[in-house]
Amino acid sequence: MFAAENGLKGDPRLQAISDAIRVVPHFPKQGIMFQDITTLLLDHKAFKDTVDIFVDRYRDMGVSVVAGVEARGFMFGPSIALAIGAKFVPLRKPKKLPGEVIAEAYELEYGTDCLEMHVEAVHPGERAIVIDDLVATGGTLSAAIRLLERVGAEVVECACVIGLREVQVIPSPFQCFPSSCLFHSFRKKKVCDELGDFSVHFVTVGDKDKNFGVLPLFLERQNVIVLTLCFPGKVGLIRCMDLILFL
Ligand SMILES: O=P(O)(O)OC[C@H]1O[C@H](OP(=O)(O)OP(=O)(O)O)[C@H](O)[C@@H]1O
Ligand SMILES: Nc1ncnc2[nH]cnc12
Repeated sequence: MFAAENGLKGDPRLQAISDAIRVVPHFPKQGIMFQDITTLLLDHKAFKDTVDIFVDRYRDMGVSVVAGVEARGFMFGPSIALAIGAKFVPLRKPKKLPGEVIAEAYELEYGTDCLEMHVEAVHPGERAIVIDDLVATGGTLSAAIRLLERVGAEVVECACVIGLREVQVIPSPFQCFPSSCLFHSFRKKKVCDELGDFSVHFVTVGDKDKNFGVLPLFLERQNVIVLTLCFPGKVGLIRCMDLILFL
């Protein structure tokens, strides 16, 4: 889904949301540009607009599960769940949930971690979305997807407020696609043939450089590809795990 196609391009709400997110250099480690959404939460209008953008997208998609990633997915997920008539399922860090859990480990931009989910919270065949504040490497969202798919849920999409454009640039076969070609291929839905057996999974409304767009993200097992339309029309491609690049 692209901003231009869902009416978000030029939407004044996006700039206000972006402006409300504080960027803190070198937190929690040297070199990390920390995207602090707590300042967004202080701005009632920007906070509500953020939730509304997701609600508008998901209210008619037959979603019965909103899974929120601890901790910052808890700040957006429950409001979205209430508004679209879905249940909220917390995906928590280890040893926080008292019932029977399944767990998935993952790597982070700055470390490793693990998510757990109550097994009885989601039933086979349920349609789920995953909510978090931010996608960086995609490791967290990939772990969330694995948890939901292990109990038989269908993960319709993942949605984040912020998509980071960062990390390493590593040569890959995908570099042979010029960005415009990739973009147009995607728009014509041919890109899936060219990239193999991927399915659309992710939507996000912004990135750390304040260039708001919407990210469809393709998954192949644990590998993740993000195709993003960024203002003013630049397209980026990220393949996570061992490969991250921008066109
Ligand atoms: O795309 P990724 O590289 O996986 O990173 C994204 C994750 O990192 C942050 O959480 P963090 O793990 O720092 O935990 P916190 O919310 O508890 O601080 C963020 O809220 C996402 O959940
Ligand atoms: N740069 C960043 N800012 C905030 N949260 C993050 N999680 C991973 N990278 C992050």
